[in-house]
Amino acid sequence: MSVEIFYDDDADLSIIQGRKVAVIGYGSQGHAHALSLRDSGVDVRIGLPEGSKSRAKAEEEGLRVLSPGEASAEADLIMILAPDTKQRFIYAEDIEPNLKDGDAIFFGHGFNIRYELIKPPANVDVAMVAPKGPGHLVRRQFVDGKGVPCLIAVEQDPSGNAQALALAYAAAIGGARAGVIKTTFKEETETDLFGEQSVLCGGTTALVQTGFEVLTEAGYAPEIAYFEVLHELKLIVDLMYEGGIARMRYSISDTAEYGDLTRGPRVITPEVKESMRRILGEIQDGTFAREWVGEDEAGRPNFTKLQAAGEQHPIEETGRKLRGLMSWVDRPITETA
Ligand SMILES: NC(=O)C1=CN([C@@H]2O[C@H](COP(=O)(O)OP(=O)(O)OC[C@H]3O[C@@H](n4cnc5c(N)ncnc54)[C@H](OP(=O)(O)O)[C@@H]3O)[C@@H](O)[C@H]2O)C=CC1
Ligand SMILES: CC[C@](O)(C(C)=O)C(=O)O
Ligand SMILES: [Mg+2]
Ligand SMILES: [Mg+2]
Repeated sequence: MSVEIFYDDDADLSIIQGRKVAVIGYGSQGHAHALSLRDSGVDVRIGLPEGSKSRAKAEEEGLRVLSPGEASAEADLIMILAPDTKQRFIYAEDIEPNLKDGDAIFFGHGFNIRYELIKPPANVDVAMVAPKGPGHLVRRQFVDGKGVPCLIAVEQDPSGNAQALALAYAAAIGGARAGVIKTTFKEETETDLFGEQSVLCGGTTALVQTGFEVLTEAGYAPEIAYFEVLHELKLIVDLMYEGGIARMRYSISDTAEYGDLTRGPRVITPEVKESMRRILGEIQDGTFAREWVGEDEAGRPNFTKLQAAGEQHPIEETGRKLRGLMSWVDRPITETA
């Protein structure tokens, strides 16, 4: 199945420049969208509750910060960039009562629409602009004159203009410099959850921690294990990012390439592939979404326990020490890029 890919020349920035945009939330994605929209000449205000620790960061950037309800009332395009588990409450309390004919509700990820946690009325456009990268890099790439690819999707289109609006929004945050692909809320949600759970985050962190454990438990120095399984991973992935797996294999030794070809499938076995299929099934049938919403409602006991265990893993201590000696590596994450 071929996809449609759009670039800057396909987007009409004046469409988004003619709207009043409210960005609800000013975290990883929120700050990136808000600052880049503003830099692209868009009229932006931020919606955050009183007492939110993000308020000061947004105000330091000269952005106008209102309550989520006030920002939604003032705007005609509301981009919801609060945590997925909180969005349904913000929508019910602050957004829905302020919706007018012709307004648009935007999302950075399809979770709440795909799993029907939010059901917008028929008289508003519902669309998505989902960057395929962490928000702090979305902003950093924009500032550097580059862009992170985005997915766009339209769920409701009473205006008949929702796709052009989403494309203009994606262009305003730099996405159309890299490529904007049209998809659906269903496809974005399911592939995004699968990617972050199985490969990008869950798969990679488990692979790195396990490799570190195998080496250090066998008596090798933690510093050598860290460089081998974590630090060098970026350098290998950079080659894959630039030229695919083939370019990475061109650059490594033939000894490494033979080990890659023959041992890789012994690590990622058919059982691992079966496990990935089960994880995808739990995303498709809603099991993961119900579990995550329930975990959040219960105060996140399991999340907090696992998060703390991850922070205590010995690889973190070794990494802190080594990164401290490489000033160019330990770049602080900021909301200003
Ligand atoms: N992180 C990423 O790079 C990516 C995220 N996404 C999607 O973007 C969305 C936002 O995620 P992310 O940027 O990670 O979120 P973060 O957790 O980084 O930030 C959430 C923001 O929402 C604010 N917030 C919390 N409660 C409320 C509320 N009741 N009303 C208004 N604002 C509130 C937080 O403020 P406070 O400081 O007070 O907590 C914070 O500013 C999600 O849908 C996510 O799936 C999509 C692609 C990548
Ligand atoms: C990979 C994680 C992500 O999907 C992202 C940065 O794209 C997220 O939800 O944060
Ligand atoms: Mg993602
Ligand atoms: Mg995600």
